[in-house]
Amino acid sequence: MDTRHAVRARGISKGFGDVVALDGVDLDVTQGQIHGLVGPNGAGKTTLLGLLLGLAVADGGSLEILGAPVGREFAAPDAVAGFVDGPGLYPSLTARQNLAALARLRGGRQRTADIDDVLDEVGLTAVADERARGFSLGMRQRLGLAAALLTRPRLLVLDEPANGLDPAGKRHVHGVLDRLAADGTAVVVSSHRMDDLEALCSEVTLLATGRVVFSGPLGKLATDSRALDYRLRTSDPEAARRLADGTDGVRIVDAEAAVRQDAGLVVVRARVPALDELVARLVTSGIAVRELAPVVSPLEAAFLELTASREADG
Ligand SMILES: Nc1ncnc2c1ncn2[C@@H]1O[C@H](COP(=O)(O)OP(=O)(O)OP(=O)(O)O)[C@@H](O)[C@H]1O
Repeated sequence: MDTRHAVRARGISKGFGDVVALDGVDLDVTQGQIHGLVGPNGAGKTTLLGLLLGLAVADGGSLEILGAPVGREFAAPDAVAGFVDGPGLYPSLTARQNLAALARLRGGRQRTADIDDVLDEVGLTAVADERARGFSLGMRQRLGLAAALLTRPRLLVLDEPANGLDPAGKRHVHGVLDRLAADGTAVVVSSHRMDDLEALCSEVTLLATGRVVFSGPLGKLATDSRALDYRLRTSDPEAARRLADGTDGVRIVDAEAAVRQDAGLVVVRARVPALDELVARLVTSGIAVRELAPVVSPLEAAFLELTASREADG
């Protein structure tokens, strides 16, 4: 029995009539890892998360969850919790009553965390006795997370958990997920927001039209990606422009800079080694580098590139 992996999927396929939602998907998620699932609309993310939660069964392939093979008779193991398509809540019950009802539904089958503790953990203590009907989307997401935490899961599966959260709420939820992972819980989370996944995940899987186009550490994705556009702000933009122009592998992207209407900014397109060379030359010439950052994040660039090439192939 594989105890290191919370999820081990091989060649998973799933169709709905003529639609192939998942086509030969492999996924590895180890204990204590926060794994991001990203892809365009209709890529198959929700379908895959649904399989992990036991809401459906795969048509083909093999799936192991927490070391146990999942068969056609899948019922979510007690140690798996989460939600897809938004958390299921009772609108007429308060936050506290929702959690109490869930705990009762699960009966004596599971260890149950304390309701007050999980409300506190997701930051809902102040509204614990208000009805869920009046909750904002962000508050409902937090309550859904509290419901999942109630079961003390070893695998937590969340579809777009940051939906509707304001920046403080998002930081709070990220903190909760970080703590869970540090305690050994595996978390699989989907998002359309690359910046969220970059802040949260150590590994990501990119899906496009039901297939995995990348899976692995974020760092590898950035290294694998092509030349990126970088914003470069220095103490001498004209000299920086001349040096960039004369550095092999570096191209000035005028159109991008023009859009920004910022004379102090140079936008260059380069791979990392050429960019390193440019920075060394700037410094040697006594030009201070005040800002150097990718125009879009490496993850977003890779996402756009990989999903675009997949669409072109298809
Ligand atoms: N119950 C269903 N019946 C029919 N088709 C479905 C069903 N569930 C999903 N699909 C189809 O399977 C494909 C994958 O859908 P899925 O919801 O998994 O994608 P997604 O990556 O989660 O998309 P989004 O980012 O829009 O939520 C889509 O073409 C979708 O229309």
